[in-house]
Amino acid sequence: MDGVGKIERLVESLRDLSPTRVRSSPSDDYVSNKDGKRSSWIALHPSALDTFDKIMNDAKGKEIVMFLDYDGTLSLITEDPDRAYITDEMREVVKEVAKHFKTAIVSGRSTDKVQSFVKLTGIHYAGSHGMDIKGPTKADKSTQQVMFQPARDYLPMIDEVVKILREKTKSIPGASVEHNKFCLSVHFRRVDEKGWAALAEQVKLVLLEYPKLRMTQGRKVLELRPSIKWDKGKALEFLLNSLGIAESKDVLPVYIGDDRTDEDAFKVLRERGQGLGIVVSKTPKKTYASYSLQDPSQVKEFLKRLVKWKKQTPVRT
Ligand SMILES: O=P(O)(O)OC[C@H]1O[C@H](O[C@H]2O[C@H](CO)[C@@H](O)[C@H](O)[C@H]2O)[C@H](O)[C@@H](O)[C@@H]1O
Repeated sequence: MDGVGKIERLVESLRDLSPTRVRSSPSDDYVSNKDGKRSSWIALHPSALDTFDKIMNDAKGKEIVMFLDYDGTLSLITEDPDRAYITDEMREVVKEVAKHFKTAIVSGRSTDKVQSFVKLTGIHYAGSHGMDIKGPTKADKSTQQVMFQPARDYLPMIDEVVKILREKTKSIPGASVEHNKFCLSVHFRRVDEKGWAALAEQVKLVLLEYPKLRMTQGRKVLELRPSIKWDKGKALEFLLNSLGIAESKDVLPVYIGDDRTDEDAFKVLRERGQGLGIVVSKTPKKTYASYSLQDPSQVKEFLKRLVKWKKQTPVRT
């Protein structure tokens, strides 16, 4: 396939990731189950609210550990990525969750940025798609322990590529480049669809100059990150290990996320045969998650019920 063909294919996949896209084939909305019978997506990924009691029944006697994605999970998707604030109500719910369960926020954003939005102490943050893991800050905000930064050597390269891409995309109206410390995001949510190919081409050209970076796709965003074997799934495993609970059968990791990059974490849970992946999506999509929620307001409802359940559950002795 020539360069033009590759760009066209990339733009086509960008359209696929757009939630407003009308799918060309209804078969995309279904997946086959083991027997080859087609089942509706929701039957395979039931609502975590509708099945709450069953989920909690299975969780009995286990220590729940919460992993929460940020954008599209705790905050609504907004046109301007710098204004995707978490609501005060959601913040309060997450704070309550963190009082009762070990909690980590795992995001593609830089740890500093996601922390400045969430503004909660006492939880782990794993920004830059898990490449910047920091332990809980003390309530006085004096210290925060850096736990793991596997892509430190890439910092100068990411700085350089951010500058180059900002320059190369400045003539494309609506395009913006976000510096996420160990990775970067090229946003096209505010770019007219006619400009997507030009933007994708610039990103691809830069990528050719920097073969040590790789590209992933999110919701109207192209992300460049170090091509090291590290992702949100590895970050989840790292955190379970460092909390000293990775080997325990009595631990139930719950990961809630909406993006392609969250699939790495859902996959890890599937492979471990331990824990629950909950995908946040209004439309059916291929996922390793077991359950679903439609949007951040349902995430909030789920978290509230979780806290209520915990308060009513007798403490193990
Ligand atoms: O891992 P996440 O916390 O989900 O971060 C993934 C990307 O989220 C942000 O972009 C997305 O949300 C924006 C605000 O709602 C939206 O404008 C954008 O179109 C979405 O792709 C963030 O800005 C990116 O840097 C993250 O990589």
